[in-house]
Amino acid sequence: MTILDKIIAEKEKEVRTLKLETNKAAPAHQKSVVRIADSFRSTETMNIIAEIKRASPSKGSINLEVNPAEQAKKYEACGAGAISVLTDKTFFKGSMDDVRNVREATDLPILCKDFFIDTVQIDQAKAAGASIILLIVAALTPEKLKELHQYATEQGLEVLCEVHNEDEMKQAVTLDAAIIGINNRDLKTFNVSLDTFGRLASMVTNPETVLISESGIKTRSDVLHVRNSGAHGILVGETLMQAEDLTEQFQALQIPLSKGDAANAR
Ligand SMILES: O=C(O)c1ccccc1NCC(=O)[C@H](O)[C@H](O)COP(=O)(O)O
Repeated sequence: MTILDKIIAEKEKEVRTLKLETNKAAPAHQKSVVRIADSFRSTETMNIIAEIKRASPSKGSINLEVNPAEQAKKYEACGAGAISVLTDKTFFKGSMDDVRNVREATDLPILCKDFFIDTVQIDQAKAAGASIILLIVAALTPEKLKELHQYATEQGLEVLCEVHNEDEMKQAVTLDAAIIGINNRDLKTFNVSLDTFGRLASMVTNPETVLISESGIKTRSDVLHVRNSGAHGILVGETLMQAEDLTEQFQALQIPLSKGDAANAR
């Protein structure tokens, strides 16, 4: 059983409970925020989706003491283009309250980073103030992926469609996903290879598609590596959650998006 299988088994239990609680869901959040499918294609520097991540299956505890609202404000001050909030409790020690608190603290787009398998979770994420949800191709049948993608889109949410290999990328392309996240972390071994990004990004021919490189990004040269393979944005958790000097860390990762500015990037 892979870690993803274990997480999805837990989600199935959570969804059963959530369905009993649906009527207690808070009203949908009203703030209007920019859409990263548009904004990430018009910036001059690398877009950073900065993640609130207390713990993870691969690393254990990362930053258990974090105050998500305060951390989000710091990320915004440093120039983040969006905030990712890991809401899974069992494996990442997050919660949907983290999204609510971050929404109070910032008007930036918020990615609810959970393992979505049912529309009830999408309703919950929207009600908490998320503007983007994650759909992990490996966690869904093609039919479910299509259904949840359509449902989220109808709710006015953006979807980050996450892939790990060629087969999953073919599905994301067939879906015509506007934002595709290529996860550099192998969910079976937890090994990270930034070459995964370039390999899979080359399969995307639609110039409108926004490509995000996810996981294992630590240094300026990591960002250069994925930028040169076509990344519009990077999703960074651990490196930012453990940064001693967040401003300095952001400056290191914020390279120009255009290769023409390569001299400034080094
Ligand atoms: O991070 C993990 O160990 C993990 C394990 C299983 C499923 C998902 C996992 N992480 C979620 C993410 O996608 C990352 O938090 C995100 O890409 C940021 O990664 P990093 O910068 O390496 O913290």
